[in-house]
Amino acid sequence: MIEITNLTKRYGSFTALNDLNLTIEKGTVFGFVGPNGAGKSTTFSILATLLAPTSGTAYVNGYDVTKSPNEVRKHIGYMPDFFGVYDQFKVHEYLDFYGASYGVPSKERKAIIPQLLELVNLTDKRDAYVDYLSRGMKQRLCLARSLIHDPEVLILDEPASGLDPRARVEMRGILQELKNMEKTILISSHILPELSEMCDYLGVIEHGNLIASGNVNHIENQLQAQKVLQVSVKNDVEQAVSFFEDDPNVQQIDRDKKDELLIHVSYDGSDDEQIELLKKAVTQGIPILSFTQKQSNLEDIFMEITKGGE
Ligand SMILES: Nc1ncnc2c1ncn2[C@@H]1O[C@H](COP(=O)(O)OP(=O)(O)OP(=O)(O)O)[C@@H](O)[C@H]1O
Repeated sequence: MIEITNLTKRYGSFTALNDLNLTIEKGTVFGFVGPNGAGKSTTFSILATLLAPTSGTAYVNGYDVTKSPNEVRKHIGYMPDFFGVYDQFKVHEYLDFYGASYGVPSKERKAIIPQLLELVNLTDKRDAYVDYLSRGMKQRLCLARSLIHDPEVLILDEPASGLDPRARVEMRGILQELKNMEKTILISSHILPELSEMCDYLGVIEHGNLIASGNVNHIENQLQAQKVLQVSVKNDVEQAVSFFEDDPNVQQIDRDKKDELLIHVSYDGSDDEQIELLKKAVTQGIPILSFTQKQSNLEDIFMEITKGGE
């Protein structure tokens, strides 16, 4: 379990992370999404005990990251966004080296390394030099490295960055397996759909501020100021337009570019008011064929609110 309270990081007068509050329950997959420079790596580095916060606290499995860093490190596996590799090593030697650094006994290392290679689909690269691996393979090796001491919590900073679509799918499959193993996973990305598919909860961060958090539906509601109703009519679109224009909750009406009998109604009313609006339209004889609330595109909303990034 991770408990973050009023966590702040400043560099001089610049605030990289501003008063972050977050609780992540055991076994949860939490996605941290935000544009470049939002503060994702800063948060992860603090949790990984590599960076001291300016103020606030963060606990991992009950251990304070600043007061008990050694305990925290035993419980977390950290995959940084940039990682050095030791190219003189073969793949299995590399994992063995990291296992030894974590104090995993030799016998246990011998048992766990083949399992990890299997998990990250690198069994056939066991004797390859790390330097000769592709980027996707290196990233999977780095993930295996973060698992060598069987941590309960995984902190993965953009594990899919720079991967081609196929390698991304593979990475997602591996993360799914880790989720099935009931690891608590924190994962960051600046690509929202990538995270929304696999995470139980999401946090959207921008300029060091958490601007929304919760499950995907909750985030949509938090971020979406206005809903759009799509109304198609059998005929007489003008009658429909003037009917909807008269409703005080209607902000704007856009005609569809391709379908002249379809209109997009930007609507501010509650669900109950929306039901009344439809009843009234039918009563007044508007020839409605369909009346649907446009499925919000989370990516569009995200792009809109995080315009500009750095
Ligand atoms: N040592 C430092 N000194 C000054 N500013 C820093 C330092 N480290 C990070 N920053 C700034 O803090 C902000 C947050 O950086 P951070 O690396 O956490 O962003 P991020 O969300 O991980 O971005 P990215 O997706 O690009 O990795 C950025 O504006 C960055 O320039």
